[in-house]
Amino acid sequence: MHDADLLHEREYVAGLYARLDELREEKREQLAQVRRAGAVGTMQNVSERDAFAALYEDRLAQLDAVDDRLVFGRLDLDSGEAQYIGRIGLSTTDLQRLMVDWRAPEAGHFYQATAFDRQGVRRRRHLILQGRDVKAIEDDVLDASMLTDSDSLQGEGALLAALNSKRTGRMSDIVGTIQSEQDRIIRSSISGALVVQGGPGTGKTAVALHRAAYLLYTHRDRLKSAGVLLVGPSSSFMNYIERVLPSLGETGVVMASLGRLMPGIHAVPEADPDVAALKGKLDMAEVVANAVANRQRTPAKDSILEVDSRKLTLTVRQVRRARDKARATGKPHNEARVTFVKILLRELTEQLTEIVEASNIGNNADRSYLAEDVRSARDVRIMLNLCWMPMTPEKLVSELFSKPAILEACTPHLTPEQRALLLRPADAPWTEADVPLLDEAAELLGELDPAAGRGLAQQEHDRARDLANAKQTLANMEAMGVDVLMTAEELAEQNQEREARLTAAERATSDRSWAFGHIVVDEAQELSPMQWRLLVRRCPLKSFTIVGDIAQTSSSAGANSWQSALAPSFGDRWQLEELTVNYRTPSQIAEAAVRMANRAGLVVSAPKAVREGKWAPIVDRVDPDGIVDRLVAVLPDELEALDGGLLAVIADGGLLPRAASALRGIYGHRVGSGAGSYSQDIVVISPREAKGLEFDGVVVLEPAAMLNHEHAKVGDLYVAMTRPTQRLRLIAAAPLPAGIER
Ligand SMILES: Nc1ncnc2c1ncn2[C@@H]1O[C@H](COP(=O)(O)OP(=O)(O)OP(=O)(O)O)[C@@H](O)[C@H]1O
Repeated sequence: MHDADLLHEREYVAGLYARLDELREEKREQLAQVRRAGAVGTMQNVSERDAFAALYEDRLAQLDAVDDRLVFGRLDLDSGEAQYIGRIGLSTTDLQRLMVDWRAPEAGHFYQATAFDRQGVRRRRHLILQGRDVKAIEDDVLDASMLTDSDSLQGEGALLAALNSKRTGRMSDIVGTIQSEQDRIIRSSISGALVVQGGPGTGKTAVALHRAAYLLYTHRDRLKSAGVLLVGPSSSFMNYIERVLPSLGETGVVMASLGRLMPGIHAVPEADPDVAALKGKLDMAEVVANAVANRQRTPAKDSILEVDSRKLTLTVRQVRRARDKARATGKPHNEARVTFVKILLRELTEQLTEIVEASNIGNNADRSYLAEDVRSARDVRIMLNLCWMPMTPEKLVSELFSKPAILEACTPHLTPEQRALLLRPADAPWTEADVPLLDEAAELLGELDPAAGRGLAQQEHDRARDLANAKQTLANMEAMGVDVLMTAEELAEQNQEREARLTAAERATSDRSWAFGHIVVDEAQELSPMQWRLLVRRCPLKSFTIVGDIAQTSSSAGANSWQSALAPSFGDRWQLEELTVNYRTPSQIAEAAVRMANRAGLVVSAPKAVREGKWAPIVDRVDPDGIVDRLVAVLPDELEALDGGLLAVIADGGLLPRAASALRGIYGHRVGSGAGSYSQDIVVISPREAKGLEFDGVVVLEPAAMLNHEHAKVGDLYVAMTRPTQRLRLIAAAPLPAGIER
């Protein structure tokens, strides 16, 4: 490395940080100004200032979030220009560009240019930062004429340095080292459904997150108001990835695990795989529809209803006709009920009017008074509810699974054994497999109070109002002498964006009918057909990024092929891209996992590992009751080899709690579950929980058990074996599954 070059880069990078600090200071000052102005003023101004302050706070948070590795690349172009690539765009006060946002089209060359296809790039330089200082530079010289004798690659490449670094229990971004096959996917078109298939460790999650950031940057107009939803398999996975988008300068993505897709419901995993499989099937949509129809009943015989001590008759025929008319409106159950009730109330009022007029010959009865009598009569209310009960999704689904008679009536296609699987107490907690059924029910039931339904027109109206408010805010702030340094349009635009972003996030948790502009689904192979149905409802444009690995499916309701998983929702309108390089697992370990999977009959895509790794998988054979003892015995060695890295013990069934309690007895609070954290460097988890996560070292307990139990999927052991970035150890009492050892 040339000292002069390094010195130059240090100076330049120091200048970038100085500019970042300046911008921060500017925002801080604006915020202080707004707050000072807040000491006086009317109520309306106070709320305007709050909105303003929140806007500056957001900007500040964004500028803070990009501090770490602010800049990571430089391109030297044929034009002689040098272009720095970083997390955000930066310019001087007189608008000279200092750094290009990695998502800008011209930054694409940083990831795509090769010696064969230079794209106008003579040299690509990686800047490796430590804190705010440039620790090293690494050049790819693409134009041979730039090579000099002293040019050579020094030190570890930026990519290998990133891959060899210790895991922290939280995923970090890869923006400085995105590889060209990944970049192509990140930058591909927003329209339609894009499926990204790739073996373990190929960067699918990383690509999905960077794509979300890229789409928000590139299609801000389209996405700012609708928002982007990112769906992952579990809350521990969501914790694992939660820091990546903010570090890319994006906070506008709504993240939800599969159990959190229905507002107000916090679902637990479905414990029984057979139940999950049954509830995930598409014919459950029919079952929910049956359950709704089941609440639109016709009485067996005509009924006598007492209204004001007069007797009215409600005939079966009347109920049936009103029901048919209400159904013909095509509205959801609760909204169509309005029609049903209106028809019958009118007919009953007519009947009552006739009776009253017959007994008061010559006098016209007061109709409005009679209508109220009918409406409020107890008999009438009970009867109307019996025939067409207003329903919440929770009540409908809860009764469907807790009342044997309803379940039987709604599931003519199921066997008694299958029904027995579905039956559960009314107070059982909601499970992830229930969520799509609740959503289906909500769709068919509609708003309980139809007036509360806010249509698209209302949303548009609200947005226009917010925009006008933002403009007014600006005018008022300026009138108060606050120096806002923005045009009215810019401010209005940004306030609206912030509003919209908050709205999208808030709506996602409070309004089921919110339509997102794009949805990114990770570990998508786990989704059941019913879960797909729900997600497509959340994005009617069907603009999706779907990432996963069919070979890693472990859910009994999950997919065996993308074709079969996607056909019901997308037909053949989806495009497949593949990732082919494994960045996580060293080849010695990855190859053992692939051999095992192949010998067990699982077809896996076997990506090429970029590193060989220091250690081959280690196998310990023990007596049947010696597994946990051996784990305890070898753990100090493992921890020492990992030198402060993160270790996962992956086990299934009864071994899991035994291992956890043995290790807690020795290591106390260092032992955690889920993704792990800075304070917990040992985690004990099941293969399902390990999905999508990674650790420096992994110890798998009794690998054969992950293949042999009733609901085992080869994918489980395959997932477990492909989690480590450095070391894999297997402790086995039963014979080792074929292929692990050569
Ligand atoms: N271009 C890259 N530069 C640096 N690190 C990378 C790159 N691509 C992937 N990685 C790293 O490789 C590891 C695996 O990535 P990721 O978790 O996205 O893979 P995945 O395909 O989702 O894996 P799995 O299917 O096993 O969950 C992560 O640590 C990620 O940061």
